[in-house]
Amino acid sequence: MADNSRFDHDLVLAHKFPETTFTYTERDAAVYALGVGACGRNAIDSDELKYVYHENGQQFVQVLPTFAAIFSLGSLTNGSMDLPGLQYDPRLLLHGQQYIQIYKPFPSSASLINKVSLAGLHDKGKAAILELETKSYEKQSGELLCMNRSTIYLRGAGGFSNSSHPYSYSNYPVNQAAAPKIPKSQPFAVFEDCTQPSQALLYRLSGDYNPLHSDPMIAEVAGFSRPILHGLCSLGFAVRAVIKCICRGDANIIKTISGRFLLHVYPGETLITEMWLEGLRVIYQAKVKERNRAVLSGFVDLRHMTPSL
Ligand SMILES: CCCCCCCCCCCCC/C=C/C(=O)SCCNC(=O)CCNC(=O)[C@H](O)C(C)(C)COP(=O)(O)OP(=O)(O)OC[C@H]1O[C@@H](n2cnc3c(N)ncnc32)[C@H](O)[C@@H]1OP(=O)(O)O
Repeated sequence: MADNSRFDHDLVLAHKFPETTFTYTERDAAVYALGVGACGRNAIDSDELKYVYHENGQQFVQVLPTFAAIFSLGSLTNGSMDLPGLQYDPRLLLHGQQYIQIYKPFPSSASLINKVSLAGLHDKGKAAILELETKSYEKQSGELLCMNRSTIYLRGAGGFSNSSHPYSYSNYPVNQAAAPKIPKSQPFAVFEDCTQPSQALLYRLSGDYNPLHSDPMIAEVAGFSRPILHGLCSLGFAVRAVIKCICRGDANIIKTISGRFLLHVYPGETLITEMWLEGLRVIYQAKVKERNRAVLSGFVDLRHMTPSL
């Protein structure tokens, strides 16, 4: 548990995050797409090649909707993992959940302004949960492109509540965080995809250089037998499965993405994504085939259904 004398929830809540700028190019979008497995099984798959290559030039490559999560990464830490009032061991940090709202398709390159705020802070006893919200605006037009809410699970940092009620603060509607109930029925679609042993080494080039994903010694301190995959990389695999099987390749119909990381994934493991349709909501669950364990679950909300479904 955290040293209560150094964990001050009022101080954490009062923190004002500085505005940051994030610029990406077509190359960043393509490296990201490869990092989440696009074209990993088939280099000429027309549903996926468009995220990596375009015959008329790189400025025409499309951008995967989960790339949104990359916009906020640098702005959350802004070069430092410290937050006044927050006491935790960064080696025990895990990504708990990601919630993304997309307002318009992303250009192949852009300069963005990120505005970060604290959306939640919870004492779970054995852990503290921190929720950070980032709104990303296109610098040139001032238009809001997307919103990310990242839930960070800080193992060993709980137990900071001053009263008998565990401390819990959040500033957004409950239904946005709720984990979906996985239906008992047969899934509408199932998609199997192998991550590569080098997957995390490739994915980290998109901006998450946490050594938990590359350094065997750090992974061991964190309680894993070897480096684990970034949660957002697994999310990228699962949402690619939804784009392929439900959106019929048209990622622009995705409005909202939500995912909860249930268990770590080791690079090289096979992900099986099961999908169920409930109106315009796709409920999904990803399992690791080798261990037959659910590792990720969530939902994807669509703007409209694909005509062929
Ligand atoms: C300037 C700011 C600095 C500080 C902030 C830094 C920001 C850093 C930004 C960068 C973030 C990205 C870093 C990326 C890291 C990774 O990618 S790590 C890899 C991906 N993640 C994982 O592999 C985690 C997989 N999940 C698990 O291992 C487990 O689910 C868990 C998270 C360890 C929790 O398991 P357990 O301890 O057994 O929890 P429970 O006992 O079941 O539940 C306790 C309560 O916690 C709630 N909860 C459980 N899991 C989650 C979750 N994934 N997300 C959110 N909340 C969770 C659960 O509901 C319980 O609450 P109550 O129901 O209220 O009791």
